[in-house]
Amino acid sequence: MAACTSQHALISVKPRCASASFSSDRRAGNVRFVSTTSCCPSSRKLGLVCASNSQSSVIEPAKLPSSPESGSNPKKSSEAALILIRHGESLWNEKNLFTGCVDVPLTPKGVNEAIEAGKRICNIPVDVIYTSSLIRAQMTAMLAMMQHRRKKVPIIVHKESERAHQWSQVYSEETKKQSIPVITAWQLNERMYGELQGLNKQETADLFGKEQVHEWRRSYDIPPPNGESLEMCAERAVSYFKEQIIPQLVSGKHVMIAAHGNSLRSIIMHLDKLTSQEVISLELSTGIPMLYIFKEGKFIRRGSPAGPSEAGVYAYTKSVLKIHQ
Ligand SMILES: O=C(O)[C@H](O)COP(=O)(O)O
Repeated sequence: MAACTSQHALISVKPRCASASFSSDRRAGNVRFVSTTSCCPSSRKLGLVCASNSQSSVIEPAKLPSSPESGSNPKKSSEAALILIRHGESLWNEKNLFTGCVDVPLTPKGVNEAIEAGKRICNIPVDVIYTSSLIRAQMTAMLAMMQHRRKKVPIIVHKESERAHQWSQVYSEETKKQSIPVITAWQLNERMYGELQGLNKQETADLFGKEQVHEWRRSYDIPPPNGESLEMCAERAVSYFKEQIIPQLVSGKHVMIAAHGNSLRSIIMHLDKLTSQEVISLELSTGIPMLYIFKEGKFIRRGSPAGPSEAGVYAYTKSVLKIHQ
């Protein structure tokens, strides 16, 4: 897939208003968030500009307004982009082991997934990044941001002690402008899988039965032995999202969250108001970014951004567009 280049950034097309695969999946009772390519009818109301789509007729390159950096006062955006991304494949995903809060790194495939994800979001503005405290999510965020067109430097914020905070200070305003704070939070960690951590998923199903393991993995309120249920995971992850991340979006900051299959399932359940029944079939693929637009206190799901040269649709509202260079 080509690197991120501006000519792919935005091409205005007649919004193709296919129903989002997510909603059709919901009808089919199969809520699967893999790569939703939709530019729904509300796009027109929101003034969305949809990116290139192989099936849509390209009308003309969108006129990108001058960027804030070009001297114009950056107008505080009334909308903000929220990108959610599950970490790339980890070494224990590859071995099909329950991972939970065990801190394992990415595989080479997971590294590539993070890089490809970065190309898909390379034109979407990011002002602050949140990750869990686990290395697989942090690696994913850093690798993805290496592909970003703005080339700002993601810097992990250290506040674990006064000394850590003091010793990691940056003393140049210009340098700060060229960096993006990365905030790590244990509340965004993967659900703690209790006594399943380190066990092989297939062997566990053979031992306890497929249905029991599916119930532990995907139900809302049934925890694995001495582990967290999705509900318990949501109590920390969604609370953190509401208390720490939503205020950033309200202030117009564009946010990326790099986290885990279940901590993100709990957040998406909140954003999309999924029932405890619907969330059972919500699965997140590794390394697939998902875009929401936060506007007037509401979250508009925009699906998975297409890569710079990939068929598919991603959409910006006009004011998010203004952030673009
Ligand atoms: O923690 C793990 O094992 C994986 O990251 C997610 O596991 P799951 O797909 O069984 O929820």
